[in-house]
Amino acid sequence: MRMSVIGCGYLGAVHAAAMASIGHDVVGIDVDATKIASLSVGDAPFFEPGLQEILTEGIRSGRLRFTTDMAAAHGAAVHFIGVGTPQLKGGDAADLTYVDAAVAALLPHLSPGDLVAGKSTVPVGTATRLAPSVAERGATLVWNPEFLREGWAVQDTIDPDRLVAGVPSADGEPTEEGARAAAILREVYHTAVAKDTPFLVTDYATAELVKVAANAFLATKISFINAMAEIAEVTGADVTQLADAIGHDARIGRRFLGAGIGFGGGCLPKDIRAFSARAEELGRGESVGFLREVDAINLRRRSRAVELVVDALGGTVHGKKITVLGASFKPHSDDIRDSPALDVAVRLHGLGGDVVVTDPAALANARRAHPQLTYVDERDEALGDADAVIVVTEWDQWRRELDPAHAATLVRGRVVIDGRNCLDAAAWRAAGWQYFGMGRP
Ligand SMILES: NC(=O)C1=CN([C@@H]2O[C@H](COP(=O)(O)OP(=O)(O)OC[C@H]3O[C@@H](n4cnc5c(N)ncnc54)[C@H](O)[C@@H]3O)[C@@H](O)[C@H]2O)C=CC1
Ligand SMILES: O=C(O)[C@H]1O[C@H](OP(=O)(O)OP(=O)(O)OC[C@H]2O[C@@H](n3ccc(=O)[nH]c3=O)[C@H](O)[C@@H]2O)[C@H](O)[C@@H](O)[C@@H]1O
Repeated sequence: MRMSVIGCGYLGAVHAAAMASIGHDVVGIDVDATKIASLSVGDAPFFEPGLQEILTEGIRSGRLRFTTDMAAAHGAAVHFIGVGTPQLKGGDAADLTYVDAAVAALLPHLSPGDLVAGKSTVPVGTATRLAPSVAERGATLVWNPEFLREGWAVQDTIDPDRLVAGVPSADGEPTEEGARAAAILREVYHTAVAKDTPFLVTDYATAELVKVAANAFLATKISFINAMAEIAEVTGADVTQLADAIGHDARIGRRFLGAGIGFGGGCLPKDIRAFSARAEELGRGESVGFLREVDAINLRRRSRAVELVVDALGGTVHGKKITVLGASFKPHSDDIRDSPALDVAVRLHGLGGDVVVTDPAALANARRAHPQLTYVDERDEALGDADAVIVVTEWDQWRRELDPAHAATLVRGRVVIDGRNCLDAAAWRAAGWQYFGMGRP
């Protein structure tokens, strides 16, 4: 099937290449000429395991191409909207200018019978607002939210846990137009449908809310365990063992109970704030009031990590060398959007620390965003003469591959703050380190 993907960032580039990899004929369209130039020659403009391979194969096969020209969308049967919905500057709501601009630019190139499939995360009510302009062109709007995780984006796109299609509906049932739209989406995702992946057809509002509810729940789960870490810190408990113990309850589950410096990235932080703002617009602010606490708990973890470093160094970091292990917001990504790792690094630098950052993938992005910090590519060089080391992104290069005895030969002070509770505390202590976890004794 011929399709266009409007917006080729972290979501759209993967979506375009993945759709080509399952046999569709795809044109990726973006206003960012630099990004398009890179994608067009098969160079992934960001770090995402597996993307390079499917990008290269898509272009080689002729099924995948990229352009800045929106007219190239003409003739596609399905048009995916994957543009950004960042937090509004100075507010909490989602900035929909990119979505509105992308839809407006696409309209002249739609043909009757086309599908426009929104994938961006939007406030509930957006699809209902956009549908009439799409319908005027004889096309149908659906909302098809995306649940991929960065670092796992290719597999999550090709083999998702579930597919959700918000289609034109009346009295809780798809209209004839809605049923037709759902059938087309089943064809789009034919490989997942063939594997009996749950395919939920619903109305616009439910589809939009499913997405924000999923992210709100994930963020809440993380802040819950971080709240337990705050209690553990004053009771001598071990929050990682607590997470193991409650995680054995199938109703709770161990995943996303990782206490540490908390969540960041281009989505969870903005999505809980946008959800709160939208709920307040709807007069239901109190229904999701707890999300303000989720946000507050999350941000307190970053401050706590900085405090741990300052305390471990006797009350000041002034003139002390601090090696920061990690810059991306999570491993297997070069994304530094609202990265807790970089937030902590910048704060330590602001307190007078001589901060050296290393990361396997995100240094170029970090250097552009925070030129005031020092960046070193090689891990052991970054560790040289450190007075303290803080782990802020749990890359395997230190989580699994850094031997504490070896690290001890490189540093000036054997002080490690484990901002992701990912190190073996006993092993590091046995190697002579002062080990400080976050909610661990
Ligand atoms: N990054 C992720 O893991 C996921 C993101 N999402 C959602 O997907 C949306 C996109 O997120 P990302 O890909 O991370 O953002 P991004 O910022 O990496 O990519 C957005 C792209 O849209 C392009 N763009 C903006 N206006 C445009 C226009 N009028 N026409 C064509 N292209 C335009 C930008 O140049 C940029 O390349 C957001 O709503 C996000 O919440 C949803 C699930 C996963
Ligand atoms: O809407 C989105 O963009 C996506 O947001 C998240 O995916 P992502 O942001 O890529 O990364 P996660 O794996 O969810 O991690 C988010 C943040 O939470 C942190 N985290 C995660 C797990 C945990 O136990 N503790 C914890 O602090 C990570 O370090 C990271 O900073 C959701 O997991 C995806 O389903 C969703 O599609």
